[in-house]
Amino acid sequence: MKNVDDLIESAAELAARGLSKGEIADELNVSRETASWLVERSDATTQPSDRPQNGAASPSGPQDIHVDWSAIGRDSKRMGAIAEAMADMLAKHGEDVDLTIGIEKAGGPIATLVARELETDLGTYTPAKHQWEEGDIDELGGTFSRNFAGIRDRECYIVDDTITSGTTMRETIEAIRAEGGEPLACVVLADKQGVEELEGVPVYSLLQVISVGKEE
Ligand SMILES: O=P(O)(O)OC[C@H]1O[C@H](OP(=O)(O)OP(=O)(O)O)[C@H](O)[C@@H]1O
Repeated sequence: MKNVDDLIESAAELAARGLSKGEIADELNVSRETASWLVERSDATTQPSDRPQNGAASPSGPQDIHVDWSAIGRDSKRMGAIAEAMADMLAKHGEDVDLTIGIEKAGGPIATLVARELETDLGTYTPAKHQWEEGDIDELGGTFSRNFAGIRDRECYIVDDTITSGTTMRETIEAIRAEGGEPLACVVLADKQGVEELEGVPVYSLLQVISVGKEE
């Protein structure tokens, strides 16, 4: 996936398959605001001349970045190298931790490799948004898989691929605390918020997205 035209086309295809805007946002790894904009744009661009000409979002579009890390994700050796770098950031944090929690879905495979590097137990958290039927997201919470390690009042690290709004990471921190655990640090491949901490927990990222454009 190379530019905004590809994203608009993908959003149109997903919408045609009946996916909600929330599901399209999840599929394309963009915010819900961006997913809405992409779908609206695909409806509006029946005339080719309406399309952005250079692959850049028009000024009226949302300020968002699509992070395509599939060149890493499709190769276990590259994933291992990236996980080693992420584990190194956590190790430099300097805490002695024996539990790593991955956020499903994309955070799971990364956390597996990070946990292996750090020689910790591995747990996974599935956020509330993956439990939902449209409309009842507020009623359903996230879950920790029983197939992996439990929190058992332990300190832990959290691993995911991206932070977009920070909602998923915040939810995971709160869910771990509700189970009696305490997250000591989070690590992601790409942090689109450029935050230093969330809910009092330090956030580390290999890539931090910093907007340098003019304020609208
Ligand atoms: O900061 P936020 O706005 O909450 O967004 C970040 C989350 O969105 C993505 O999950 P997504 O459900 O899109 O994909 P995944 O299930 O493949 O991980 C990503 O993996 C993060 O978990």
